[in-house]
Amino acid sequence: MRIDIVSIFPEYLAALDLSLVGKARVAGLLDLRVHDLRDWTTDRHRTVDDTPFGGGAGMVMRPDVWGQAIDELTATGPAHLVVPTPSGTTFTQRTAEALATEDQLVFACGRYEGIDARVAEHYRAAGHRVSELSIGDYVLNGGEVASLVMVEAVARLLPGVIGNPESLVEESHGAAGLLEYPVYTKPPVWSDLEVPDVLLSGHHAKIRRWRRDRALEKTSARRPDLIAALDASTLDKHDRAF
Ligand SMILES: COc1cccc(COC(=O)c2cn[nH]c2)c1
Repeated sequence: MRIDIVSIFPEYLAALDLSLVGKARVAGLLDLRVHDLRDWTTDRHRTVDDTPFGGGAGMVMRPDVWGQAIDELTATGPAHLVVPTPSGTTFTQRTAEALATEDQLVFACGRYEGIDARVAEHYRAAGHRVSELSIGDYVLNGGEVASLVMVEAVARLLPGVIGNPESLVEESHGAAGLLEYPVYTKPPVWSDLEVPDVLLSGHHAKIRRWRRDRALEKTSARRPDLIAALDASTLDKHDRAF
């Protein structure tokens, strides 16, 4: 997979050189490129914004500069344009899974009051998939942090990036659609607190049941919306006790 990220603060994306994503890039599992939007400006001041039509506070990012950048970056084939924005549809694990199947993602990091609406309109009309996505109901100063979140969520799903793909199965929001059960490691007693006996029993069926019960309990308590979203087939009668 190729991922392009365009920003007026490309250094913000330096974190993607680290850890798992950094290793995936070195291993050739992920072709990730960060670009400075100002490289596509033509004026002496390298201007990327202007005042909003219709008035109002703040500045809007110009469509012509974004158009030059995205045209160049999508010249080699079909790309999915992702625009992080507070006004987007919610980015979830399901979104990450869908994005992880794409050949190329282009993240457009907005700043100021946002990007001229015609940019998304133009690329939809040109046949590209365009997703305006929100990582949560709050406002950041720009799309860079949201892009870091989404790139990490997507990259870890790519084959070979995570050492043990097994660990993707039982995590929160995984296939079962539940929050993850509590985890424990050595020492068996810490701060006068013990590890639940069942986990030391070696009885794998009981451990599986205990873990599912804790996951259901936690999900019912913290995210009843996820329980409601589960289709009936995944909950057996024992599960319904929560
Ligand atoms: C593209 O237009 C804008 C305008 C304002 C801020 C941003 C940055 O994104 C966010 O703030 C965000 C993303 N998910 N939740 C919050 C983009």
